[in-house]
Amino acid sequence: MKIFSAAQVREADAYTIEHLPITSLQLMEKAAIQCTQWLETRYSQGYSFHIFCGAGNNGGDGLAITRLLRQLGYEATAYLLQYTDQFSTDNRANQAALHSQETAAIITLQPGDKFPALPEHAILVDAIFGTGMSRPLLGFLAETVQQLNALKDRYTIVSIDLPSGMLADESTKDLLSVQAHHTLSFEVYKLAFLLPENASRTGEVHILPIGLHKDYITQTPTRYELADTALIQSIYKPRQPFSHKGTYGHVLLIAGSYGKLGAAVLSAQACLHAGVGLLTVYVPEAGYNIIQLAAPAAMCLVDDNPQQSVQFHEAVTADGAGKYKTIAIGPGLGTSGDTARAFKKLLQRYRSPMVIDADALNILAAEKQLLDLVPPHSLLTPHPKEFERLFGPSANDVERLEKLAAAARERQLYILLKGRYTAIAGPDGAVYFNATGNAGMATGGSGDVLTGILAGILAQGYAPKDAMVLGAWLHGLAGDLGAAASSQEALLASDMVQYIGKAYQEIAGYATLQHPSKNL
Ligand SMILES: NC(=O)C1=CN([C@@H]2O[C@H](COP(=O)(O)OP(=O)(O)OC[C@H]3O[C@@H](n4cnc5c(N)ncnc54)[C@H](OP(=O)(O)O)[C@@H]3O)[C@@H](O)[C@H]2O)[C@@H](O)CC1
Ligand SMILES: Nc1ncnc2c1ncn2[C@@H]1O[C@H](COP(=O)(O)OP(=O)(O)O)[C@@H](O)[C@H]1O
Ligand SMILES: [K+]
Repeated sequence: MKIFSAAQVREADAYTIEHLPITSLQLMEKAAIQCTQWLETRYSQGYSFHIFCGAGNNGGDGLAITRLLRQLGYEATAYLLQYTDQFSTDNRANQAALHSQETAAIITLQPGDKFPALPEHAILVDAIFGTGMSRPLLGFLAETVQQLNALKDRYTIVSIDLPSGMLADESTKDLLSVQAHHTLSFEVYKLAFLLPENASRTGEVHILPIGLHKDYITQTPTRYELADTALIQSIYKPRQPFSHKGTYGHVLLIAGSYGKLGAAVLSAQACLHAGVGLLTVYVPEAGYNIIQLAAPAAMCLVDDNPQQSVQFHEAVTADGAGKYKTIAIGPGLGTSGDTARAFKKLLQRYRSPMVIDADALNILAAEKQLLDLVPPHSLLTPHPKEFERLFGPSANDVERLEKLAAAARERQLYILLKGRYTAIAGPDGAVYFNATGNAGMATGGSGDVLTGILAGILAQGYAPKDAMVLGAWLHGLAGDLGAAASSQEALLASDMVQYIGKAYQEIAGYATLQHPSKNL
């Protein structure tokens, strides 16, 4: 699913109005009907709705919603904020429609007016600004938003299209905005909804269809995309009947140190369940029995050092050629000087893309010139802290995304920045967000599972970007299935491994979802 900027959303509206037999006012009515239906299924007649409206088309939505709720028998009042007398045409039309229904339904709020008294079962609807938001909220508008936010522990706040004050595709981190419990937005995700810094402002986001023109949506290129089942289905390649273990690649996983061998176990198990042909795990001596018992399907190479691996570069022939299709390095590895030196030698020998995570990233961050040795098209999987250590701090989440895209482009790397909506950038500068996963995955070892999955998928012959998009989706889906079977709180990284199989089953089913005829 493409993520449109505010300007593109406006173009999509305009294109739809131009190419379909629908007026701008009718499109607004469709948006209002969708919102009203959402509110109606959620709140019984005992609730009253208090709808705060701006002077633009977002306010127009609010006025139309007020009228439609009243038609359904709800108590609903529109508060029209008098910060300007420049109303949009469709806003005026909806004021008139509401007036003709019942005059008392609109109350104007002037600067200095007392904030309206609210009954016990009230729902506050924020229709002040949407995608037209162009500057920080000041004066009367800022006061009104502050008053709404002060009520958020007593009343549910539902924002229309965007929490007012929030910009669709720029950071609003340091600006005032409504803090909604729910945001009802139209047709497409906005970048703002995917940023961690906005989590407490958007609440739950619900995307409602309003019938924007399909041609505009399919033909317009975007910088950002949110992965969906159609994208995953287009990437996923089912196993071939005449294949053999050589078909699916051999991974060398370099992971684990004394006290952190669990990381190696989780990565190894995940790599095997992800479908790799062959797996060799390289561990310090202390890990030999552990790996052989925990992952009997894997082979094991052992370092002479009992506690941390310091000679793993020797597992690869001096010219870097050899049997390993993919190398994954980092989970639980440790960052001692000898380990860092071995990593440098490995980077000098092995020039095919590798998966680099955790302590291997920390070694790169401590010795930044090593970044120049990373084979082009390698996959780096930092969490936000590791990303900051590698590429420097960012003032806000949008700046961090720009840094992510720039680093991937300049260094010809694939970088996966972990989070609720994991962001994936490649050398072409496009950014994909992952949609699966849940807060139960915020637990030690989840990242180690992801590393194993990515290596396992990459070794099977997927292109690096496809491996990242599919791997992140599979990982999050395994976490979702694991959490559904028990709970987010109880979810362990080892549960994610156990649910990789079920997650693949679900992904294989997307083909019938996208092409119903395949059911025949
Ligand atoms: N057919 C369609 O197009 C559909 C549109 N739809 C709905 O329309 C919404 C977009 O509507 P919109 O473009 O009118 O913008 P909106 O967010 O209402 O505000 C713009 C006004 O506010 C002003 N302004 C901005 N910031 C300000 C500030 N800080 N303080 C004070 N003023 C400020 C700004 O002034 P200006 O920047 O021009 O000076 C302008 O006058 C969209 O989110 C969706 O809800 C749906 O119905 C679907 C169909
Ligand atoms: N709230 C969340 N929602 C969705 N996914 C999450 C959430 N928290 C963590 N994850 C996922 O879990 C993994 C955590 O990785 P990481 O921070 O490296 O953990 P560790 O180092 O403990 O293994 C990432 O893939 C991340 O996207
Ligand atoms: K709004």
